[in-house]
Amino acid sequence: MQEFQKPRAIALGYFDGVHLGHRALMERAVERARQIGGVSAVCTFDVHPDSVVLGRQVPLITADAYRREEIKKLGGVDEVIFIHFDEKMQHMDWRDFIHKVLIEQFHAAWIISGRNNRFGYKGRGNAAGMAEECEKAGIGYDCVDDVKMDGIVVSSTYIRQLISQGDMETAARFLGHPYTVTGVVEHGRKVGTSVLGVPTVNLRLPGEMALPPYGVYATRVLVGGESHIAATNIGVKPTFLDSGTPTIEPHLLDFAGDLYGRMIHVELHKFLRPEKQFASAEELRAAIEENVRQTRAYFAE
Ligand SMILES: Cc1cc2nc3c(=O)[nH]c(=O)nc-3n(C[C@H](O)[C@H](O)[C@H](O)COP(=O)(O)O)c2cc1C
Ligand SMILES: Nc1ncnc2c1ncn2[C@@H]1O[C@H](COP(=O)(O)OP(=O)(O)OP(=O)(O)O)[C@@H](O)[C@H]1O
Repeated sequence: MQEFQKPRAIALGYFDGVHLGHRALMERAVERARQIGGVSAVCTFDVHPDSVVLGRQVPLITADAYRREEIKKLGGVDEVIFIHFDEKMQHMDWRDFIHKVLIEQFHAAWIISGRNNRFGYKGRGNAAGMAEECEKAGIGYDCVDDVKMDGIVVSSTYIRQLISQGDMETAARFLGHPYTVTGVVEHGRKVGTSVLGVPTVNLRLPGEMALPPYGVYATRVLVGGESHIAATNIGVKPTFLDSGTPTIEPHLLDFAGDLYGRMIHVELHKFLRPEKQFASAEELRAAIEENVRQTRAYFAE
């Protein structure tokens, strides 16, 4: 049988950030796929439905460019199916979504969703409706119980709030992994090395991302299988003329080398202080030295 025609165990939802609740669904999809001798998959949308339905941009925990990679890596599923979410999809009846899209088009033999999952026109499809339709169609369905942390249901919305407050430690507990910015290293203005004596790598922040407050963070930078601790600034660098667009700029400790053009992952572990306009380069340099000490102390614990 060709791979595409194999039966699929499909987990349903948007999966922004790939948090602990999402992982419970995907683990179930992997287990069901093994039982039915099929393929495990996540079925999601290319744009967040709220941005079309409510007409407002949802700040994302995972940047668009890395969603497939992150869902596969953290969820362990074989495939990630992206369906285009437009007005036509918005108006699709929930039963049509199950039968025409999931079953006919993607050969769903088992569907997995959470208790709070809503789908189809006006979100009329829910877990109870899904169970009924799947039974009629002779396919399996699992409604996964809410995964909670500290008595709170884990959700992308709640984690976005934690990120916007700079509470990276709690965000990491709810996510099951640190909040991470991924990107390709670009050229900065070279002030870091020439004026400050503090070499940094510059990454642009994807416009769609849910950003933590501007400031300095204790971070870990992953590059080509290696991991380096780093003191990282997020912001517009007001001391040397506000750059207008925010960047993320790690200063890797105990590393000398050229990372231009390389893809790196910056894990934000702890907020250290807000970004500030300093009166001189010397004052900024002293503050950075203190942040370097704090970063070493944080990871030494
Ligand atoms: C740990 C750290 C903390 C920083 N804190 C600030 C800050 O509070 N205010 C600021 O204007 N720039 C801050 N910066 C950014 C520096 O100003 C920046 O590295 C310098 O402008 C070089 O930018 P360039 O790479 O574009 O040349 C910080 C950089 C690092 C690595
Ligand atoms: N804490 C959780 N426990 C179990 N299942 C969950 C949990 N959170 C979400 N799910 C399920 O995971 C799938 C994907 O979730 P989705 O990303 O759509 O929701 P979410 O994380 O609650 O995000 P939002 O906060 O935007 O509603 C859905 O089927 C949803 O019901």
